[in-house]
Amino acid sequence: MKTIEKMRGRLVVSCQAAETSPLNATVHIVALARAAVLGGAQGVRIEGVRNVQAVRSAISEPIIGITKINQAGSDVYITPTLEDVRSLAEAGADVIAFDATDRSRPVSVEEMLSEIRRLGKSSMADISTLEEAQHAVASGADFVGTTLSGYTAYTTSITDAPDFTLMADLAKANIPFVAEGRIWEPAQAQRAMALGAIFVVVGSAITRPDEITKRFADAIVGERR
Ligand SMILES: CC(=O)N[C@H](C=O)[C@@H](O)[C@H](O)[C@H](O)COP(=O)(O)O
Repeated sequence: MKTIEKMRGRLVVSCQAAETSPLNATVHIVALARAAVLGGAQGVRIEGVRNVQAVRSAISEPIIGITKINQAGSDVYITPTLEDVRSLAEAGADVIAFDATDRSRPVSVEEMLSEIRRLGKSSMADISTLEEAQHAVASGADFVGTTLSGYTAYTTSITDAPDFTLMADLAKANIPFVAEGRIWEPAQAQRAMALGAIFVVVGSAITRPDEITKRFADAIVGERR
């Protein structure tokens, strides 16, 4: 079965830790991935070559691999280079996700996609607008993710909720898309699926305990004011 079919209609959990997080160690990322699978996730999104390698030996569900590397002179940081693509493929990622936004970039979207294809992997183009999605799919991306909506200079007005408008636009344009970014409630995941998402990726709301804690702590402190 093709990787995308294994994840269709299911939940994928992004298991990542910020650099300053106490969970920022491969052993914790593997534990998060295993816990996600126990809970019913049908795939995981993992950052870093070493983490992908370790998670590959721990679970058999599909892995969406990325790197996060700041590049001089470019805002593109999710899997920015061909070298990242090759290392993730070698580490065992099934899908390689990369920044496909229309920003100044070290490697063109076309080159990234042809390398992912050459390595026999599926491609997920992380985009922030409909135009970026159209360009990625026309260039051969298997599917796009709404991952970067709200995170490019030209989409900063979208801040605290999933970008359902973008999802609806992608569906209308017949672009195969995955819903990712700021999904905190099961009802939001259901709404994304109803809008036509292939699958839904949830990160922080499941795997970032500091952010989850903050939500409750802030709610209680706010209540006392
Ligand atoms: C913008 C960016 O760098 N997004 C990253 C992409 O891998 C991750 O930091 C997010 O946690 C992930 O997209 C899941 O989203 P959320 O944590 O909101 O459920």
